Amino acid sequence: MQLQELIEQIQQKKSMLCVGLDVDLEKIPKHLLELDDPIFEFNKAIIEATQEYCIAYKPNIAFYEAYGLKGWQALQKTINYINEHYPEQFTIADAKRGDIGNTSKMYAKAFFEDLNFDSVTVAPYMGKDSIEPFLQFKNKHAIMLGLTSNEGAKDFQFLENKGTLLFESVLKTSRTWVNSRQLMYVVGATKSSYLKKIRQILPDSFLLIPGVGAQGGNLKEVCEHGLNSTYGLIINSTRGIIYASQEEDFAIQAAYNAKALQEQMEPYIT
Ligand SMILES: O=C(O)c1cc(=O)[nH]c(=O)n1[C@@H]1O[C@H](COP(=O)(O)O)[C@@H](O)[C@H]1O
Repeated sequence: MQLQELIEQIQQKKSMLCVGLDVDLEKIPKHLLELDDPIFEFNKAIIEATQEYCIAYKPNIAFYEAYGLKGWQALQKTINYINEHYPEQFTIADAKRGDIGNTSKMYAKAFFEDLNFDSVTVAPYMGKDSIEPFLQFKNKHAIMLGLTSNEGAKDFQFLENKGTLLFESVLKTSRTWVNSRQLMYVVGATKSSYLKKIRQILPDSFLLIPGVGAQGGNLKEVCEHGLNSTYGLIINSTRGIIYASQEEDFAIQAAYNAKALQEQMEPYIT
C-alpha cells in the first residue's frame, strides 16, 4: 500500500486505530470452539464488527505459530479475507523478524509475497543488513522497534553513550539505510513522554503505537506529542477490543470499544 492511501483512509474514517488480532483459544467465546476453524471465525467476526472504525489490522504471528499448521492456515485465511473484502485496510504482520541478510530476505518474501501483508515488524539488533532486505519490496513497509512499551525496554534502550540514548542512535542510524523511507517505527504508548524527542529525529515517519488500553498508555498524550503533518500515527489496541466480552456478544462489544477509541481520536484529525 502507498502511504498516501493510508493517509486518505485516516482522513476519511477520522481514525488512526489499528486492531490487534492476537487470538488465544483460551480467551475466545466457548461457542466458537465447536466450529472447524475457531481462530478464523473469531477474526472474521471481529473484522466485520470493527472495520468501519479502524484503518489497520495487526495479527501477532506468535498467536498463530502457537497452534502449528492450523494456526498458520488461520493466519492465511485472515489476511486473505482482509485483502479481499477490505483492501483499504493497512495490514501488519507483527513478527519482529531480523537476521543475516540472506535470511531476512526469506522472511520478507514470506510476509510480503506469500501472505501479502503491507508491512512486517522487525527488530534492529542485527543492524543495517538485517533490515535492508525488508525495504526492497515496492509499496511494502518494515516497522522497526524503536522504543518499546514493555518494562524491559529500560535494560538496553536507555543505555547512554556521550549524551545519546541507545534507542535514539538506532533511530538516527536507520535513516541512513537504503530505502529508509519505507521504514516505520514502533514506539510504545507507555513511553509517550519521549514522543517529542522522537519526532525531532523522525519528523515524517509513521509510528506504530501499541500499549493503549491493557498496558495503560495514554491516548491523549500520544496524539498531542506524536502527530505530524500527515498524522503519522497508527495506534494499536488488542485485548481492550477483541476480548471486550468473552460471551456471544463479543463482536458487538469489540465494535463498541473500537468506536470509543475512534471517537477519542476524531478531534485530532482535521
Ligand atoms: O510491535 C508491537 O506491536 C509491540 C511492540 C511493543 O513495544 N509493545 C507491544 O505491546 N507490541 C505488541 O502490541 C500488542 C499489544 O497488545 P495489547 O496490550 O493487548 O493492546 C501485542 O501484540 C504486542 O506484542
